[in-house]
Amino acid sequence: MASQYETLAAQIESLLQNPGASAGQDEQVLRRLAEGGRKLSIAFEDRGASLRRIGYTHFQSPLACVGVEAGVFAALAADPSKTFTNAELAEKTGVDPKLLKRLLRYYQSQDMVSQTSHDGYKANNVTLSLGNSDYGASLRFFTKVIAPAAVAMPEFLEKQSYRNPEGVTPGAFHMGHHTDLHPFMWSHSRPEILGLFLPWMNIQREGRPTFFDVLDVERELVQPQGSTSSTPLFVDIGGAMGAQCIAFRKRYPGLVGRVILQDLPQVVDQVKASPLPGFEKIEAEAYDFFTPETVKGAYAYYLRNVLHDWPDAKVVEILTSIKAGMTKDSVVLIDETVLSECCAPWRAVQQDVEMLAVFSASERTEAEWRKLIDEAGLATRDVRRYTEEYEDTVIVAALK
Ligand SMILES: C[S@@+](CC[C@H](N)C(=O)[O-])C[C@H]1O[C@@H](n2cnc3c(N)ncnc32)[C@H](O)[C@@H]1O
Repeated sequence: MASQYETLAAQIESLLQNPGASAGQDEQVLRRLAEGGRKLSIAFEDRGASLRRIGYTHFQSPLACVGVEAGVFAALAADPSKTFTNAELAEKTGVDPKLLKRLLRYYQSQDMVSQTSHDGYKANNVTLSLGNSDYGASLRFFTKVIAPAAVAMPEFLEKQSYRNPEGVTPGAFHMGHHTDLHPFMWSHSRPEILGLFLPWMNIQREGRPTFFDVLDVERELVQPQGSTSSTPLFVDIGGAMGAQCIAFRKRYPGLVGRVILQDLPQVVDQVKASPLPGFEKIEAEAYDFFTPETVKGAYAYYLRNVLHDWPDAKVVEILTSIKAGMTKDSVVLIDETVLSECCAPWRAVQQDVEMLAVFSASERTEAEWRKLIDEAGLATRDVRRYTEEYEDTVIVAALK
């Protein structure tokens, strides 16, 4: 009789034959399966396998970047039902067939593409992700901007004598990129890098719930007597291309009043030059959040993934700047990862080390957020989590 392990292995292999058949299954169950599978593969590693898995990780992002830049994933993704030969892909991409064969061998070993025969390659779910132009640009952003900072971390942290580098400059980013500039100044003054950063901002939360799912702005924040067309409703501070402003307008089409995007001038110029679809009834304003808030008396000042870029003292400064615009009816909505004290999930923690490497900043726990909000002279009114995997949470703060 088959052991429990054999039966389970056969079931997993059968699922892997046709992963697309999972469509329509309970999302929670699929998540448990994916996470269980990931943990199981690590739990069964011997020490050589652990070393190789961790020690060779640095090839993944650069080689995926090669596949994006050479158009390998895009070529496969353009016709997902077709099986391509090496020669066909070499012709489409211009990559030397001998090199392409080695790249494809690596990609299939990392499940970035599927190999169906000795000379047959097909797109899978990972290829479709990397073959998408915004996702490909995001991958290039990680490889070109984040990776050099990550690689500099051992030297940086040793120099720090392993003290938490709260706001320290030069940080790992500066060492990795050989620059004195703040990461935002460095990236925003390079159009080619800004052109990779903004697509990443647009797609970073695609398919995830949003804070609107746990907080009804219309019912909970806007005064029932209503507002006029000049009332500021929602100010998205550091809102990049304004995806959340657009989401706000879509969610509350009947709400009368202003929706305003604020960001640095280079970003606002981009927004004005090529606005995202749906940006029509939204204002875009260049604003530096280290200066007093220029929009007075809005119902909601919203910051998503903004404060995590900054060390504690700067977060207090930013919140203090926003206070200059607030009235007793205003709230600040801080939409950030709120890390669990125990067993925080990998997607959330990954972002914390990214903040460490790039900004000498961090993701924070609820206690840490409450302390900072209090230091800025605001009161935490509510904390609502809306995803488990990323620990996405909206914190509602108001004047004390
Ligand atoms: C990590 S991005 C978050 C973007 C957006 N809120 C989102 O969730 O997609 C941080 C944003 O803060 C902006 N930013 C950085 N420094 C700023 C400053 N001093 N004043 C205003 N915006 C700033 C950046 O240009 C960037 O768009």
